[in-house]
Amino acid sequence: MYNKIVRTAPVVVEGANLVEKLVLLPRWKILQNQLVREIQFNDFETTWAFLTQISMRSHLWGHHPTITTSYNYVKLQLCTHELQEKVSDIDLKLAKRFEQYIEAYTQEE
Ligand SMILES: C[C@H](O)[C@H](O)[C@H]1CNC2=NC(N)=NC(=O)C2=N1
Repeated sequence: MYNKIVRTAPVVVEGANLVEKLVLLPRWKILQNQLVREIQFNDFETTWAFLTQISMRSHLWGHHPTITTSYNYVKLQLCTHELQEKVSDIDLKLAKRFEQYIEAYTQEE
């Protein structure tokens, strides 16, 4: 499953379109043109189970978040290099998938 890199041309999502899409991703913020999400997990093991899962998914889809982590804290940043670091449909697709994983690994409501 994790050996097929799929790349499609990204499309910029900005302005009102982006605001509309973020309704479905209420825990993601836009900071300096990037989609940003911060998460606290219960412990180090859960944090790294999550990080392993998102790294495989990211690589499968050929799109990788910038990850900052410390013990049980993770910050994810997503943007698209070939679109001058703006947010694209691929960033949003990845954020949606990450959100499913976060739900599985945390008790966030
Ligand atoms: C060459 C390579 O496919 C590109 O640099 C890919 C890889 N991963 C990426 N990840 C993210 N977040 N944005 C990109 O634009 C991006 N581009």
